[in-house]
Amino acid sequence: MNAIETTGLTRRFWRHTAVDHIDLTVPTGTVNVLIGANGAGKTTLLKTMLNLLPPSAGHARVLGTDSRRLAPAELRRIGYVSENQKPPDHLTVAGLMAYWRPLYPQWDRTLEAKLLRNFDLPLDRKLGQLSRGMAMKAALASVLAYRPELLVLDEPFSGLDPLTRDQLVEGMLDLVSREGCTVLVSSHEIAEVETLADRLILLDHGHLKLTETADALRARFRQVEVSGTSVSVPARVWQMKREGTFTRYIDPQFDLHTTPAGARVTPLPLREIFIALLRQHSTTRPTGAIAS
Ligand SMILES: Nc1ncnc2c1ncn2[C@@H]1O[C@H](COP(=O)(O)OP(=O)(O)OP(=O)(O)O)[C@@H](O)[C@H]1O
Repeated sequence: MNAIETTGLTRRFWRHTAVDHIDLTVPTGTVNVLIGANGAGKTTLLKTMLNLLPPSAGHARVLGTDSRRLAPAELRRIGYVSENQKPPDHLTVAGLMAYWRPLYPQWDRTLEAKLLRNFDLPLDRKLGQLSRGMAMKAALASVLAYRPELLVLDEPFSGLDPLTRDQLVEGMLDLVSREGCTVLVSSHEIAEVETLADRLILLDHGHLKLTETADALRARFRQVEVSGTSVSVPARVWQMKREGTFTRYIDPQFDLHTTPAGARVTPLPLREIFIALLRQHSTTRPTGAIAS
């Protein structure tokens, strides 16, 4: 069962195609991290998926319903937070919780209190007077408190201090492990999502370039260092540098049989795999495809 399925999902702004024929599945109960350079189309994809922006072509199914027909009953099962959302400035933090609470029968007041405490939010401060990070925390608390089945977060870490980022990751992991929640999160903060990601989705210029599990990525990527600067290396390798008396590269399809004898082979953390994918991709525009 998939929490999200898109078929040919496309969104144009006049003549610019921001999201181009995306066929994507997000399996239920997985944590998916959407990455891509600035302007790759991440925000547009998330909004188009949820029909916050109507698709120009194609369609999306969210929790089994065509996103154009998402009614309050389905929306209660989805939590969406974006850094671009404008909260109602006149409400206080406590007022925001009181405003949303009756709309969600499953709202968990104990969890709400815990989130507000952990996020150290001033309950009587008006939303319009919160800092950017505090406003993000208030928005996150107001969606985590109803334990959504699907959590869609657009750049949730932006503007948050490191402690709060950790608490947010903890809050998400708690939701995922206890409720089997599905998470789709776009982020440039790759260190933060290292512990979270089950699956990685890479967008480039509106195109879906890769969807793969974190385990598969960890299994196929290796940093390789070989003594000597004239060793022959497989053609598929990335970021090859011949420095001093060493040759170093990243192998995106590691295979011992085609690795030079005596090479030092090191697994890469997901964070470095993200960076390698983004860097590789930015050097192969506009048509380069990532080997997978
Ligand atoms: N309302 C709009 N009108 C015209 N063009 C838009 C609009 N919204 C987005 N775009 C364009 O669509 C493309 C994708 O934008 P989007 O905000 O989805 O990218 P992103 O990957 O979320 O970027 P970032 O990482 O910088 O937040 C960009 O070229 C952007 O200029």
